[in-house]
Amino acid sequence: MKVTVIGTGYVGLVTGACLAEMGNHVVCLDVDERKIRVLQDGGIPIHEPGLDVIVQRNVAVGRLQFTTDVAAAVAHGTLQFIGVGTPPDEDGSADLQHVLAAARSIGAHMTDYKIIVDKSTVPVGTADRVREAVRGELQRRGMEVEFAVVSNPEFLKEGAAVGDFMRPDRIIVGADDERAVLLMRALYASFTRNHDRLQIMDVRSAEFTKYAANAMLATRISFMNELAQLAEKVGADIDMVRRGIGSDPRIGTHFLYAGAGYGGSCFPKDVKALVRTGQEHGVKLRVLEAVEEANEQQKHVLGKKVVARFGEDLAGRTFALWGLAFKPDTDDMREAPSLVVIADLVRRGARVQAYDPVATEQARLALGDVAGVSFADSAQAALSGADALVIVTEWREFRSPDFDAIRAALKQPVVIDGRNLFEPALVKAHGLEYFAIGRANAVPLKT
Ligand SMILES: NC(=O)c1ccc[n+]([C@@H]2O[C@H](COP(=O)([O-])OP(=O)(O)OC[C@H]3O[C@@H](n4cnc5c(N)ncnc54)[C@H](O)[C@@H]3O)[C@@H](O)[C@H]2O)c1
Ligand SMILES: O=c1ccn([C@@H]2O[C@H](COP(=O)(O)OP(=O)(O)O[C@H]3O[C@H](CO)[C@@H](O)[C@H](O)[C@H]3O)[C@@H](O)[C@H]2O)c(=O)[nH]1
Repeated sequence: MKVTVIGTGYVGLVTGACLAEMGNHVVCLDVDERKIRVLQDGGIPIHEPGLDVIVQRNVAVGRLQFTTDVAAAVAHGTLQFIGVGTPPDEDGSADLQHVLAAARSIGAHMTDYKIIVDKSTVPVGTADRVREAVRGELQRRGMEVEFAVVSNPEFLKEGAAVGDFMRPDRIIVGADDERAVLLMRALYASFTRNHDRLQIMDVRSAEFTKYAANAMLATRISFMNELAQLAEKVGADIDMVRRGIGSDPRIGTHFLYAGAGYGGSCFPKDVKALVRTGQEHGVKLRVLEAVEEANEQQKHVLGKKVVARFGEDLAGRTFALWGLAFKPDTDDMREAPSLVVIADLVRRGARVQAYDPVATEQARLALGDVAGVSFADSAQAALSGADALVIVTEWREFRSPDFDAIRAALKQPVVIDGRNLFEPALVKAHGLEYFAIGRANAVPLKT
């Protein structure tokens, strides 16, 4: 099939590459000339495991192309995927300016039947606005061309995006147009065994499903983070509790890890946007408001633990910080908890020596010229001359460290772990003080 993907970010590039991998002919369009140049030159502008191989393979055989030429891109695909960003507006609602601009681009250039597929995460009712935007452009040109607007939200996780796209738990298609449903079924047949993972529903339910999924996952995390605080007070270990409750299939084992708060480009903005949608319709989403508030607090927990151990005034102190990206296996710094931890430490006069396997460049951009932050080339180098180690992101290379080397490098034998990576007894056996999240058998936070 001929497919155009508008927006070549984490979602657009993965969508384009994976659809090409299945034999479709894909043109990816972006307004960011630098990004397109990198892709045309054989590079990948983001860190996403396994994506480079697929992109290169499909470019080589001519099934995947990159362009900034809107007219050529729109002319190419019968299916026009919109995968542009929907960042939060000032009031928390999703900013649809890029989605509507993409819709207008399609309307301004289309000359034959198109299925316009909203893959971006967009509030309920957006498909109607996309339809109006396309229609407006067609009217302006004095043209009548048939088209359908379909909702097909994306559920991939960064760091595992290729696997998630190629082997999806489900594909949601919201459509009220027979011809569009037929083509969407055909497009996704190769990704879903016997169609059992393809769910066709009405457009509004599909749009809502995406927010409901992220809101549910974020709720689990904030719930566990709040219980973690209580576990420290009552002398329990949240990791034991996690295992205990996760074995009940009604609860399940995934997304129950207490930590330094959830970040990324999706949970924070999507929870806010759903709360906002509720407000617009007079429905107060109390649970989600609390989820959001709990997460804002949680991002300060590591800073609080540092203060509890070293005091309010951190002038003259240096902290090694392992992990900058909002999660492992990505270079994405959007809403990363590390940004809050760093701000909490430098505000009190501390210096931070940070190390991340891939996100250093993005972190530099996200932090701007914050004084007191330097970047190390390795986890061990970040420890040199530091008072203590703070772990924010659970990259695999941090999971089994040389504890003796950590102890030797640090001025004080203190590890503050925001991801509960280690057995407390093991860390303590190496002569280190160990502070973790919700684990009373690690040294508890004094109040
Ligand atoms: N990142 C994820 O893991 C993820 C997963 C599922 C859904 N989503 C949703 O998918 C959407 C895209 O997210 P992302 O992380 O890929 O964003 P991104 O910021 O990485 O990429 C968006 C791209 O769209 C381009 N763009 C903006 N306006 C354009 C226009 N008018 N024409 C062409 N290109 C344009 C930008 O230059 C950018 O390259 C969002 O709605 C997001 O909520 C993201
Ligand atoms: O038990 C857990 C699981 C995750 N997190 C944190 O939650 C955030 C989000 O993690 P994850 O969901 O793995 O990454 P994303 O790439 O943001 O993916 C989410 O957001 C995407 C964009 O909407 C959706 O497509 C995915 O299904 C959804 O998982 C990260 O900061 C994680 O550290 C926890 O604190 N505890």
